[in-house]
Amino acid sequence: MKVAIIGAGAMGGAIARGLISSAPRFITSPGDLCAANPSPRRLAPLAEAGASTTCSNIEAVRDASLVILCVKPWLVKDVITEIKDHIDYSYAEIAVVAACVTISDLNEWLHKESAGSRSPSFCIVMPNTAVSLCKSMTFQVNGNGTCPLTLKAFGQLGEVMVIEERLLPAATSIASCGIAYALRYIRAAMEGSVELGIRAPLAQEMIVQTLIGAASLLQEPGTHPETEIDKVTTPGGLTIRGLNAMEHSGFTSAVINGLKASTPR
Ligand SMILES: NC(=O)C1=CN([C@@H]2O[C@H](COP(=O)(O)OP(=O)(O)OC[C@H]3O[C@@H](n4cnc5c(N)ncnc54)[C@H](O)[C@@H]3O)[C@@H](O)[C@H]2O)C=CC1
Ligand SMILES: O=C(O)[C@@H]1CCC=N1
Repeated sequence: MKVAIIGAGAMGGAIARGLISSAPRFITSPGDLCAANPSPRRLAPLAEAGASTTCSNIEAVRDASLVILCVKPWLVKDVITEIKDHIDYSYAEIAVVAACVTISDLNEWLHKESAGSRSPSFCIVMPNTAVSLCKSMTFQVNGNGTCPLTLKAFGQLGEVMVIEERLLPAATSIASCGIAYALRYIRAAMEGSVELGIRAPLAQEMIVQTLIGAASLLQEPGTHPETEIDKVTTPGGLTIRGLNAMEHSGFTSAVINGLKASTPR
């Protein structure tokens, strides 16, 4: 089964690396993947990993069963116009990875006279950059049909939730932009650690393992963060002093404002 990735930048490249590393579970071998990008520089590492690569979007989508479109949002319409006549709507699925693009936009852009009234199977997919390590939180909004190939592909790359379109802007902010927010916390904690006399690389190791532990505690069913925070917070002890100092500096408000700012209304 051929999978085409159009746009091999941060996200397309990460998806390609994730699919290659999870072979043979979705693609049988790296050669099943064809990545297209105008600049060959982006394609070189994927070619080295065994994927087929091309600078022609049309060549990439020909005979593909799954087309994953990973270009910047303002290029989606033009790229669809370029490739749609070369995609066989009778069997191919199209997954569009782009913020601020709607199902209604895609319905209009994917329409082609030659397909008569046939609509292709398509969806919007919103992963995060952890797809490269198969640890993404990905959202899928189906436009037409259930898009089982897309679900299976991204299922190899982490967790997938099929959601309603109205939830997508918030979900994008929480999990796709959210990777950057979580990393910014780590950077802030590293800066604090350096001020406390700990070298940055050692601090990073300490903080990353702490966050893995914190996230793992919440994977127990029904656990709420505050329940775990309570277990750490000795009355009159150290943790509550730190938590209160963070709140006096607006920690919770800063996070809420950040999430709202990256949720288009
Ligand atoms: N970077 C992220 O964490 C996330 C990005 N997204 C979405 O993924 C999409 C891609 O974003 P990034 O990968 O971050 O951008 P990027 O700029 O890193 O990658 C886009 C790639 O598309 C290529 N490109 C430009 N014009 C093209 C064309 N006509 N045909 C084929 N390829 C072309 C560029 O050379 C570049 O390699 C965007 O729509 C974005 O909203 C969604 C979730 C997370
Ligand atoms: O910043 C952005 O617009 C993209 C979409 C979600 C994550 N990165």
